[in-house]
Amino acid sequence: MERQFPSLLKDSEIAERIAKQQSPNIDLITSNSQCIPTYHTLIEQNLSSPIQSDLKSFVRPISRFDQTKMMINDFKIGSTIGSGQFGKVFKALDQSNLKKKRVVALKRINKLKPKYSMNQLMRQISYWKQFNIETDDLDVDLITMTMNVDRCQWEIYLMKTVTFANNGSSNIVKFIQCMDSVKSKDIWIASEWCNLGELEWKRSTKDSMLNQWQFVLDEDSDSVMDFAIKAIDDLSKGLRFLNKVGCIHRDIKPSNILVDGIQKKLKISDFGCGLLIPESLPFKYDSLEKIKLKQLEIINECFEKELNKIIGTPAFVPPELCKFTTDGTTDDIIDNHTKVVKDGFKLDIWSLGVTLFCVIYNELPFSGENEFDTYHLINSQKMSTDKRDDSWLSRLVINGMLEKNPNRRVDVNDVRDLIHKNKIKKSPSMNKLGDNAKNSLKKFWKKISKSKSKRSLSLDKSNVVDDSNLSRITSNTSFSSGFDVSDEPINITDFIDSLTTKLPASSDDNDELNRINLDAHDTGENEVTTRRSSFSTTTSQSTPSLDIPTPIKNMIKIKASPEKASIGNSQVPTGTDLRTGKNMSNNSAIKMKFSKNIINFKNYIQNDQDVGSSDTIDQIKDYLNYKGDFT
Ligand SMILES: Nc1ncnc2c1ncn2[C@@H]1O[C@H](COP(=O)(O)OP(=O)(O)OP(=O)(O)O)[C@@H](O)[C@H]1O
Repeated sequence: MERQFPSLLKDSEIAERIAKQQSPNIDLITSNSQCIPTYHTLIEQNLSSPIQSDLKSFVRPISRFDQTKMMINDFKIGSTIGSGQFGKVFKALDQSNLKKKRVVALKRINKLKPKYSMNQLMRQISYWKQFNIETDDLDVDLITMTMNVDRCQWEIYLMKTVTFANNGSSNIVKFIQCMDSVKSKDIWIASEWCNLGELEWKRSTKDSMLNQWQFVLDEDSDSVMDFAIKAIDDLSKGLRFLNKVGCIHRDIKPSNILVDGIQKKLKISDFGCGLLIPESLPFKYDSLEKIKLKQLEIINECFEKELNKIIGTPAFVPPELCKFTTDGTTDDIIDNHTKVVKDGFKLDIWSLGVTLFCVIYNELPFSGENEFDTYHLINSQKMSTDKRDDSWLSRLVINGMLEKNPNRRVDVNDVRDLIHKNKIKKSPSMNKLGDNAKNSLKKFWKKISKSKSKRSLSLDKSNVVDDSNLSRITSNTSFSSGFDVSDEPINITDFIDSLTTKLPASSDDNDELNRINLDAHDTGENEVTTRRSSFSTTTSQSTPSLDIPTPIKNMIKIKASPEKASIGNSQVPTGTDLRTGKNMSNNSAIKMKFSKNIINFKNYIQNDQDVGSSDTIDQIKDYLNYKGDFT
C-alpha cells in the first residue's frame, strides 16, 4: 500500500486514535497530574475540530502535477524568492482564474522539518499516552510529521484569520490557500506576493536612502524620515488591525515585514509565533456556567503563561520578557507593574519601536555581543541622548514605543493618534535641506521612479497579468514586478519528490537536512527547537565543563542561541544575523560574537569582562533557569 503522510486534510493517525478514546476535555486534563495544560495543548485538545473545519475550505487537495509545465494544481511555479528554515518560497502564477492570472508567493514546507531530538519525541509520545492511545507502532518520521503538520495548522489558521476577519487589512500579507495531500511530503501555502521582499534597513550612512524605500514613497518624499513615517503609518495600521482581531504577532522585526512596491505598502507577515487572545479563540465553552467559568480560568491562565515566554528574536524582545529572578518569575525590582506581561499587544509595540529605530538610526537600539548581553542592555541601558531629536517621530519611537515600562508604553491607538496629528507636517529633514538640494534630489528620484514605474505598469495594481504581457515583463532587477518562469526554475527532481511517497527526502531537502545535521555536529547537539511551546524543550548532548543544571545546558547549545533561531522557535535560517534575524547573505552582517562561542561557560565568564560586573554566574544561571522554565 502507498505510504500516507499526515495531512492538513485529514485527522492525523494519532488524532484518530485519540478520538476513539474518551473525548478529552479541560477537566480531564487538569485532573491528570501528569499533564499541565498549556496554551497550545489546550488548542490541540479542545479546539482542533473548529480549527480544522474552519480551515477546510482553504486547504485544497493536490490533484494535479505536471512535471514539464512546472504546475501544481493551478499554480505555475517560477523562481525561488527566498528560503526559510522549513522550506523554500517561490514566485508562482495563479492561473485558477484565466482572466485574472496573478503572481503569488508559494511557500513549500517540508513536513519532516524540523527534526526533533529523541527527548522531544519522547515528550510528545508521553503527552499522547495520557489519552491511553497505542503509540508503540509509531515511527519517528510519523511522529515528526504529525508534530509539524499541527504546527503548520496553527500558523495557517492564524494567517487565514488575519486575512479574512473584519475584511482583512492591506498592511497584513494576505493568505490565499494551501495545498496538501496524504501523498505529499510537503505543504504548499500561497499568499500574496510582495515584489520588494523583506524590509531592508542597513545602509552605508544613517541619512542615505535605500532604493527599496524610494519605491514605496510618493514622488515628493525622499528622506529617511519620510520613509520612517511611511513605515510607522503602514505598520501601526497593521498592528491596530491585529489588535482588533485579537492577534499578537510576537515576532515583529524587519525580516517579517514585506514590502510591496506595486501597492506601495509595508505588510506584516509570518505568524509562526502568533497567539490569539482567549476571547478570539474558536473555543466552545460548556453550557454549564460553573464548568464554563473553570474553562475560562484555565484558558486565561495558560494564555498568560504563554505570553510571559521569551519568544521572538533577541534584539526585538521587550524588557518585560527578559527580566528574570531566581524564582523563575519576571523581575519586580525595577517596577512592580512590570511583574507579569498582561498586555500582549504592548510586546508588538516594543518590537515595532526597535524596527523603526533601525530604520531611522541605521543601528539597533540595544545590541550586545551575544544574547545575554543583549537582554541585559534591553533591561538596563538608557537610550543615549544623541539619539533624541525634536522630531515627533523620534520622540514617539524613543519615548513612547521604546518605553521600558509596558504600562507607560504607548499603545497602538496612541500611535495612530499621534500619526494622525503629525502626518501633515513636513519631515524635519526635508525642512533642513536647502531648496536647490531638495529640487535636485526630487528630480533624481523622480527619474528613477519613472523608469521603475514603467516596469511596474506591466502589472496592474493587483498583480494581475495576462499572457500577452507576461512575456514582456523583465526580471533583471531585484525590483522587478514580473513573473518569469525561466529565472532560476525549481529543481524538477525536487518537485517530483514532493509528490512521491518515498522517504527520505529529495536531494535538495537532503542538502538542507545535511546542513542542519552538520550544524548540529559542529556544536555537539542534534536538534532544533520549534516555535511551539509544547515542542520546544530541548536537550544537549554536549557536556559543558561547568557543572550546571539541565536548563542551562539547554541554553548553551547552538540551536537555542539566536545565531540560529529566534527564541522559542526555529525559524531563522543558517546565516541569519544573531541580533536582527536578517539573512546575512543579503545584508551586511554585523560582526559579533555568538552565543555558540560560549559553550564553555566558565571560560566565557572568566575571560569576557564585557559582560558587565553584575553578570555573575549566578545571575546567568537565574536567567537560564528562567528560560528553561518557560520554554
Ligand atoms: N509573500 C511573499 N512575498 C515576497 N517574498 C516573500 C514572501 N514570503 C516570503 N518571501 C521571501 O522568502 C523569504 C523566506 O520566507 P519564509 O517565510 O519562508 O521565511 P522565514 O521568515 O524565515 O520563515 P520560516 O522560519 O517560517 O521558514 C522571506 O524572507 C522573503 O524574502
